[in-house]
Amino acid sequence: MHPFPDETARLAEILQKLDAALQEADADVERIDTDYKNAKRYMAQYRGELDPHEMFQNELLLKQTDHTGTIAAASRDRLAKLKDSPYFARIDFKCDDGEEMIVYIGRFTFRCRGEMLIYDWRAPVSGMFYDYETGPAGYDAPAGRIEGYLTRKRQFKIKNCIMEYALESAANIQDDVLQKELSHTSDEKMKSIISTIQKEQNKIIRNENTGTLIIQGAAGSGKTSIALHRIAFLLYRFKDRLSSQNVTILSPNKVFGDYISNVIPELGEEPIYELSFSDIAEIQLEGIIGFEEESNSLDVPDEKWSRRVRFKSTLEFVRMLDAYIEKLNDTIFLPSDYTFGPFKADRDWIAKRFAAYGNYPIKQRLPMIADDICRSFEDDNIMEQELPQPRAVLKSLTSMLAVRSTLALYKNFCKDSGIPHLFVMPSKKTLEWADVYPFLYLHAAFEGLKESRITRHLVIDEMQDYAPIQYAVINLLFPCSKTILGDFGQILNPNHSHTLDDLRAMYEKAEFTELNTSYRSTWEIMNFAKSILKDTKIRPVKRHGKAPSVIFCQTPGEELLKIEAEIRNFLQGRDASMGIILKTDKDAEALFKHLHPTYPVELISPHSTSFKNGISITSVRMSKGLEFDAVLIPDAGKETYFSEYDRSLLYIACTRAMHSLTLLHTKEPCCFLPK
Ligand SMILES: Nc1ncnc2c1ncn2[C@@H]1O[C@H](COP(=O)(O)OP(=O)(O)OP(=O)(O)O)[C@@H](O)[C@H]1O
Repeated sequence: MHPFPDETARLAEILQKLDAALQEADADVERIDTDYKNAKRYMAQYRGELDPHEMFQNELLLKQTDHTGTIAAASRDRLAKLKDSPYFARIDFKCDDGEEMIVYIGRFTFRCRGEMLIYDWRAPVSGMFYDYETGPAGYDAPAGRIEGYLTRKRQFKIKNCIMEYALESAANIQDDVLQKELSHTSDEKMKSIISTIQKEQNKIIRNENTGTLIIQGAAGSGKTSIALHRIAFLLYRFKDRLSSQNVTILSPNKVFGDYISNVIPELGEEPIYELSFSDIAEIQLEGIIGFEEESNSLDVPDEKWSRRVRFKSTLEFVRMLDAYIEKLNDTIFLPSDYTFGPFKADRDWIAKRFAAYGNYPIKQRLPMIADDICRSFEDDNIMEQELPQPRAVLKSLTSMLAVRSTLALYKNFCKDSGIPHLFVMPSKKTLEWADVYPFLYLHAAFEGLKESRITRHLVIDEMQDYAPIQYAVINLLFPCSKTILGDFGQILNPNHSHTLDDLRAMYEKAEFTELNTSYRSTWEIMNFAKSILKDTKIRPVKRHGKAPSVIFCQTPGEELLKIEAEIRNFLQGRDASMGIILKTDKDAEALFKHLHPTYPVELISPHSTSFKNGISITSVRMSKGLEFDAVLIPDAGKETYFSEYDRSLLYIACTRAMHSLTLLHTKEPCCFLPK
């Protein structure tokens, strides 16, 4: 029992009001549904008899009813969600002008008969809960800054309409609640953190900057959570100009996409469209050229291939392409005089027109010049003679191009830049992954990309995994504000040599923040993982648990027995998820084949599309962004993790663990591990 009987009474009262509101909302939805069905039936019945005007009126009415129905259903769903857990905090605020407010904060606003009973966590006044302890406080209301004093702060956990706890703001209550939240076993999907958002996180979530924001955050610092909460905040703050359809998330793979897919709907917003870099390439290159998917660099031990990837992953490479594109204006189009009977457009004039359309991709300029030529011939055509068709003019202009296709252009670029050996096609009409984005960049300059202006905010997660050239293309495709987040301590690709500074150089005007407190793992796990990295600013959150164990096995056979023992342990215990993380996708698949179907294990491979609780066997690459109650890392010896990149891989693997971490090795232990 908690010490605040007044809060129990208040909860009962709110639940009652929510119940009534929910009933009303249910009735509304039902009524609108009946109206809709009736209108539809009426139209079907009298289709032939209604005059067009009446038909049109009815169709409009139907559309409106449908729209009202959608809004009513959304509002009912929100009320149903609120009923389960109406609010998580209360703040009492005394404004400097003497007015006193008691503010209950929950997932959504709840107003009843004109009275504000629950404030949305995103409302300006709610911000004080995250930003201030009791004492002087203030917030930015629509009408201007309001200063005052927070006299009380309470936190609640209400689940299934029952108050599990209530705490009053003596020192550190926020810490207690955070500890409680973090110590739970994992959920199948990422969940919202509105009741425990930390001050430094809140600053990012509520950042209204309309430009680009770059967040470098340690493993488990809540970057992904924050990015998703920021989307929900922006949708609330700018609801008149931004809707879910206007936001896109670029995420590394479908499993991760599935894992994070619940957060936004949980916060009451429509799901957000998710894309991967590969999806974008597929859309852009359809009918032009094929490409090989990105392969795990660790599975392709070919030094020449690595060299190609490495070269194309630098910022200098983008600069080379930029310089080449800059020169294209003078080199790609070699005009000659165009004549048709007595009519003539001379080469200098054509060249000037070509330059005048300099803002357009090269090939798009040609039809414009063809039109210009035809128009000028028409003006001169006093004798009304036969004139050429624009299509014929275009054909002649096209023949003045030094190259005809982006592929030829790309080959030319490689030749001109002295790197023809760095372009290899794995098969006919197929690009290597490392060539896909450079190709698209040139394609943008030569033919133009398929653009859509619908996205007004783009979120890029795992920023460290993408090469500068990928950003260069993204900037062309999405010229909107961006939230870019990731961790340069978690670099996956040994052939990517770009740095955080390179990324920041590409977004000179972007705001930059760092998050160093890590919330996911226990203090023991995070300290262990931290010592794998050379220098890091990570601060583990003080939540204690078992120390990680590093276990030596005499033989691979013994290691396998140990893995099976760990699996049985997990199956008997109370944890919800266990990740068995191997270095490569191939290793993961081999272990999966060995254990399946004797044990209930799932393989997360690059082809997987969803994430489930239970036991997952996967590679470091595929485990990115995910988390498990328990993590087991087999083959954690010196022979597996030895290079500087392996250091980062091992760090990624260890930081997937929330509560327990075990590493196995058969030969010498890996030298990055703490002694
Ligand atoms: N303020 C918070 N309150 C409660 N839980 C939090 C908070 N911040 C982060 N977490 C939890 O910490 C875990 C890690 O969060 P998240 O996955 O967003 O971190 P990340 O920085 O993207 O991690 P990584 O880079 O390692 O994938 C999640 O379980 C998240 O719910």
